[in-house]
Amino acid sequence: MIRIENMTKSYPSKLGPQYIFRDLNFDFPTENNVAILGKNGTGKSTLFRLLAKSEYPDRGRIVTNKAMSWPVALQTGIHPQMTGRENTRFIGRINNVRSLARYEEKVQEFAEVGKRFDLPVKNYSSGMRAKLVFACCMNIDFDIYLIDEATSVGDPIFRKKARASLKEKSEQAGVIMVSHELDQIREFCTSAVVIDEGKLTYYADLEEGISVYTQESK
Ligand SMILES: Nc1ncnc2c1ncn2[C@@H]1O[C@H](COP(=O)(O)OP(=O)(O)OP(=O)(O)O)[C@@H](O)[C@H]1O
Repeated sequence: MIRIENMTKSYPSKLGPQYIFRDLNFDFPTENNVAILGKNGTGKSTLFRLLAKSEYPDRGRIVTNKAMSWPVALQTGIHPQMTGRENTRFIGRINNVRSLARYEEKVQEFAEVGKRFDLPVKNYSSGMRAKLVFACCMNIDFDIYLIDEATSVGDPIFRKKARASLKEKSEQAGVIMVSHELDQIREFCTSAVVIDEGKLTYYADLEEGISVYTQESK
């Protein structure tokens, strides 16, 4: 269950508060893999941050009994002065990973950073950093993975591996995905939530949601 109750979220701007959601009530579907669709700037990434509790609403709340990943595309939580290993251990600890040594091993292998795992992350390329974050997330068992354009991470070989890993996860866990790439949405999702002018609408049929979204985008 993910229930959004009376949620208002705004950002300050020179023109005054910019409201992304106002008194929003919505039962977010969790029974299948859901795409979040909407035009640029409608609040998809904001909704992700709210779901992951990396940001809070101005008013109202999100009630859930699901363990949700952080939004995977975001490299928040990665500390540039710390090594890949130290970052991994830190992420593992705050997410209550039981065997940290095994977790470190799996992340090092998956992220393909080799010996650089013991170098500060500031020495990594942006692709390497993104791979590390993806690897950290995929090696933790969450109920729901929040995927924000994340399978576009890294080079084509890594991308293939990332997609395969996410596909495997999505067979036991839920995926909530934001992507403008409809092929990717179709590969992972079976339903959609369309955001338009602060309103969320659920479409149990993904193609119906895509059709509404593509009409709105015209
Ligand atoms: N930290 C912030 N401070 C101020 N305004 C913000 C902040 N984050 C987002 N916004 C504004 O909130 C609105 C929604 O942004 P958000 O990134 O959630 O949209 P989006 O639907 O994910 O867009 P896109 O498809 O372009 O990625 C935009 O108008 C954006 O400028």
